[in-house]
Amino acid sequence: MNLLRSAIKSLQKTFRSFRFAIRGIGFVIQYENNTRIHLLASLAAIIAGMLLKLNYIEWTIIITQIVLVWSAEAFNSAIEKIVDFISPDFHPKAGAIKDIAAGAVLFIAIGAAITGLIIFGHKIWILVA
Ligand SMILES: Nc1ncnc2c1ncn2[C@@H]1O[C@H](COP(=O)(O)OP(=O)(O)OP(=O)(O)O)[C@@H](O)[C@H]1O
Repeated sequence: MNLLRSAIKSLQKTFRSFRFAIRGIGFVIQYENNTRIHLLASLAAIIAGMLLKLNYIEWTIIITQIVLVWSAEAFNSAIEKIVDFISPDFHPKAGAIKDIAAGAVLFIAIGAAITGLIIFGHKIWILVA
């Protein structure tokens, strides 16, 4: 009985954590300017993938890239919020921290764009060649 009760409690805790995490994704979508670009790029990649009939390995790579960019953006947002909270006034170090976090997103986004170019470019090349 105790075991069942603690299992239910831990399940409730997990659901609660999920709710908070989903709320966090909501914050990222709501407050971050870049998410519109990510949303458009993600949709474009998914539609292109369906039109070009990607195989399962190509889908896995594309989905991984999409998830990586979204995760990086979420971490970047969290870092921005922490900096704004700790250092609401202008400080060179606060600026550097934000720049580095934004650089990480750019790094991953460039990687995702190159990966997309290789996969979709190859598919289009086969179609037109
Ligand atoms: N407290 C601060 N002190 C010094 N420089 C800052 C500070 N806050 C922001 N900056 C500088 O301004 C840049 C933009 O900061 P901001 O918080 O507006 O990020 P953003 O990328 O525009 O955010 P968002 O994703 O919300 O549009 C930072 O990368 C940093 O160079």
